Amino acid sequence: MHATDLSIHYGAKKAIAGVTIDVFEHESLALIGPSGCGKSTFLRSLNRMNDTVEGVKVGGSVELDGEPIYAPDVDPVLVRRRVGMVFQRSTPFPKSIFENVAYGLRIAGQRDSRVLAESVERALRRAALWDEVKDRLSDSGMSLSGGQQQRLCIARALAVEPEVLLMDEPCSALDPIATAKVEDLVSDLRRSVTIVIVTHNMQQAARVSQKTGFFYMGRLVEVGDTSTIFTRPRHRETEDYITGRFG
Ligand SMILES: Nc1ncnc2c1ncn2[C@@H]1O[C@H](COP(=O)(O)OP(=O)(O)OP(=O)(O)O)[C@@H](O)[C@H]1O
Repeated sequence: MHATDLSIHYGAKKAIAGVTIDVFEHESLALIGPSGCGKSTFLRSLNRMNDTVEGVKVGGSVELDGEPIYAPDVDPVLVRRRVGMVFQRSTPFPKSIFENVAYGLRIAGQRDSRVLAESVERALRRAALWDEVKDRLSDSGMSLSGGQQQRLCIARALAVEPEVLLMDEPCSALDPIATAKVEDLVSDLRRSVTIVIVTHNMQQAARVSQKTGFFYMGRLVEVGDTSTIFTRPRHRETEDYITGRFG
C-alpha cells in the first residue's frame, strides 16, 4: 500500500497531515508515537474505517495495488475485505466460535458448508487457535479467554483472506503470556499477509516489525528499518521518544 500526502480532519481539527509512506508486502510496519499523535487515525485511513466518523475529511491519496481506495467509484466494503482490521478490545460476536470466524464469508455470500468449514479451519490454524478450539467449535466465542478471543478476532479477519491486516494496539488488554502468543502470531503471519500494527509498546514494535514509523503531532516524523529507528534515528524527536524522554 502507499499513502501520498495524506491529511485527515475531524471537522475543523487536523488529526494528520502530509503523511507519505509505503507499506511493503510481507513485512509488518509498526506505528509508534505519543498518545493523540494520529496513529489510529492513519491506520483507519488505510481501509476507510474513518468514513464512518461524522465530519471526517480526507485529503491526499491511498493506493492498494496501485488503485486509489478513495476514488468515487470504490466500494469501501470491498476495501475492508481486502484490508482487514483487529481492534484493541477483542470483540467476538455472541455466536459460536465457528460462526464468529465464518461471519465475513457468509456476508460475502459463501453458502457451501464444506467450503465454510475448510475456510474456518484454515483461519483458526493461521491464528494459532485451532488446537485449542477444534473440539468446541459450537461453544460461544465469549467463553474463550481474553487472549483466545483476540486470536478469534484475528481468525475472523483472516477468514476472508485479506491482503493487509491492520492491528490497533491488539495486545493492550492482554496479559504477558497472551501478548507473547499474539506477537509470535504477528511475526509468522507477515509472511502471508502484510501487517500494519499500532503499538504503545516499543519493545513490541522492535520484536514484531521490519519497519517502524514514528508519528508526532499528526506528522510522520520518520519511517525506516525497525533496527535503524531504534538505534540510529535521524530525528531528535524520534530519539527523545524512543529513549523515554516524553510520551
Ligand atoms: N472521532 C474523532 N472525532 C474527533 N477527533 C478525533 C476523533 N478521533 C481522533 N480524534 C483526534 O485526532 C487526534 C489523533 O487521534 P488518534 O486517535 O489518531 O491518535 P493516536 O496516536 O492513535 O492516539 P492513542 O495512542 O491515544 O490512541 C487526537 O487529537 C484525537 O483527539
